[in-house]
Amino acid sequence: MKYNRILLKLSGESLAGEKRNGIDEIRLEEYARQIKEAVAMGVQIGIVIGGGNIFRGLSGSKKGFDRVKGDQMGMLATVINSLALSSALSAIGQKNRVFTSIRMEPVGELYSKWKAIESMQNGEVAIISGGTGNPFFTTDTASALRAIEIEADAMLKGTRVDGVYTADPEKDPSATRFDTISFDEVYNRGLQVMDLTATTMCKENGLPIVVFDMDRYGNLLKLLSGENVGTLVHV
Ligand SMILES: Nc1ncnc2c1ncn2[C@@H]1O[C@H](COP(=O)(O)OP(=O)(O)OP(=O)(O)O)[C@@H](O)[C@H]1O
Ligand SMILES: O=c1ccn([C@@H]2O[C@H](COP(=O)(O)O)[C@@H](O)[C@H]2O)c(=O)[nH]1
Repeated sequence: MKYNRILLKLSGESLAGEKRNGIDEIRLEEYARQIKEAVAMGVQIGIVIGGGNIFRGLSGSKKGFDRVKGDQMGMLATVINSLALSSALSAIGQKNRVFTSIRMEPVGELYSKWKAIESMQNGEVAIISGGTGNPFFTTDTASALRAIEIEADAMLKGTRVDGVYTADPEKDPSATRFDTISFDEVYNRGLQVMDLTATTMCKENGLPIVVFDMDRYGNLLKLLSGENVGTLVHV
């Protein structure tokens, strides 16, 4: 197995499937099944989910919302997605625990590194919701932060593109994909597959990132089995 412990970042937008907003039950179940299979392989999994399918503070502020309140709405959106994933995992018999970065029992348990590690060691999926708990950040940064805290071997960024490209592949059809790329090259080329705060945290803490297409069923297991899936971003 390639990694013993991972932090899997799931895209909120991808969770909406074809709907573009809200939660697509089929996509949710596909994610849950892949995660259960990965746990069965013996991988310890922490998860951070985005909230872009429900609300983003920056888009809200362009429509007149206060930025801090908008970001708080966005963080709550990640809690909603996390509860949905928790429910889908429980429905297929996968033990899991929802942690929140902001105190809100009984919705979830207040996050701490040690509780999350203990949960993973007990075979539970640790779903870490609520972003960093602070406005002006993203769930990519929350993923980097939590991955480093829980001492993950890698951060796997599951998204709707199959890796890092020379340009945004959704805008530039001539863009080509990297198998591997260094953090320095990501900066030098100005690639925007993750925000710079997240990228910098990973680089400074020697945490590799794999960007891969989580919406293609089976990719997570392939990646964990050592197959060449996605793009490895390395120090
Ligand atoms: N150089 C690049 N290589 C690959 N993807 C890129 C690149 N530049 C921009 N992107 C875009 O980044 C997107 C992936 O980012 P991400 O998964 O964070 O989406 P998101 O919508 O921010 O997720 P969330 O809903 O969780 O906030 C891709 O859909 C792709 O269009
Ligand atoms: O640490 C954080 C994480 C997220 N937010 C807010 O939540 C939304 C949704 O997260 P995405 O990463 O965009 O999916 C984000 O736009 C922020 O508004 C935050 O404030 N702090």
